[in-house]
Amino acid sequence: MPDGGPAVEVDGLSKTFGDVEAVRGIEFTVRPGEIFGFLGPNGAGKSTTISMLCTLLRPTGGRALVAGHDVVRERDDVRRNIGLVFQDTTLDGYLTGEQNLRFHAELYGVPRSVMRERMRQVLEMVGLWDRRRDLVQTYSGGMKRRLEIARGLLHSPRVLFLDEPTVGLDPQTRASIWDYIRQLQAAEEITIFMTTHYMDEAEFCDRIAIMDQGTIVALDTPEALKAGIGEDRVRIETTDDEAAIAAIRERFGLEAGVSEGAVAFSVASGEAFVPRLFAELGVPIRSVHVSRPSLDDVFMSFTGTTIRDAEAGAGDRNRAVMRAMRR
Ligand SMILES: Nc1ncnc2c1ncn2[C@@H]1O[C@H](COP(=O)(O)OP(=O)(O)OP(=O)(O)O)[C@@H](O)[C@H]1O
Repeated sequence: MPDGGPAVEVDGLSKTFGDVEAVRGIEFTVRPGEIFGFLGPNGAGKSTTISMLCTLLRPTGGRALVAGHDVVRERDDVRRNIGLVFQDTTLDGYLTGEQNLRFHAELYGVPRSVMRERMRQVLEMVGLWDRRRDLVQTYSGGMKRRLEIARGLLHSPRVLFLDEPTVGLDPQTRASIWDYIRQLQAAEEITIFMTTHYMDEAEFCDRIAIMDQGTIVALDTPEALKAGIGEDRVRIETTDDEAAIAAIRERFGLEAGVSEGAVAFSVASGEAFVPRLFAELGVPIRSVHVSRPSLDDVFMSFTGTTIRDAEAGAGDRNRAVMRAMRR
């Protein structure tokens, strides 16, 4: 990758399948070292986009550079510079963890002189060095996923594509996979391009792109996306709801209403507003609850669906990508 150049640069990229415009001239840039989250409902065009970036599908129009290389004209350079970790495992259960990695290293032409050291490095990073001689079929789901991540890293890629890296794992294993991802970002200066349907994980991304119907409908940091949704929601329990609603209108110029047994209203910077509320309302407050717009709200506002509803198609996507890889 040219020094300081983007890790991924997409310009007018499109893909049509017959009449279906799966990707409609999208444009975005991913900076080196960034954790970039790629979200969207079923059929949005995520897997088509990822497949083009990984050189598994040829674009119909536009162009994309990954690690500074063109995905069509410099396919081999792109492939050498990317690591892929998809949901469907491609590990061989009858081989040991170490054998799986060695096979991959040979496939990618990792020089023998550095292979041993590199293997140790990546296996230690994912906490599997002590289990390297065990057959993969004896590994837990989380261990297999960690081994896949180690394998994706073995040839020192500049950009690692992770598709739903923690789906189906227990919360503890998910947390430890995220520890590795952050370590990676720090230790390897690697760029991570990932999809997820877990909103708490999307929060860890430096920036998020939301795709819908073939276009990028939002792209920013999680904080900025949430801030763009608008105000915080404040709910208070009072001794006199009617008086509270009148006082909120009079003192603060805000419209409140009763919802689910509490007086509710929207205000910018809800937490900062709470002390004023206590000081100036003039009606005793029994409890107060402030909630921020979540990434779920962001997703909903851009796509009209919840991220959970969008989850169902993830398996199909992985199968499609795996099919493309085998071609
Ligand atoms: N090989 C193909 N032939 C025809 N149409 C396709 C093909 N691959 C994808 N499509 C269509 O392109 C559109 C985008 O699909 P894509 O799989 O990229 O979406 P996605 O965002 O990854 O969805 P999901 O989360 O459900 O996997 C859909 O309408 C899909 O039916």
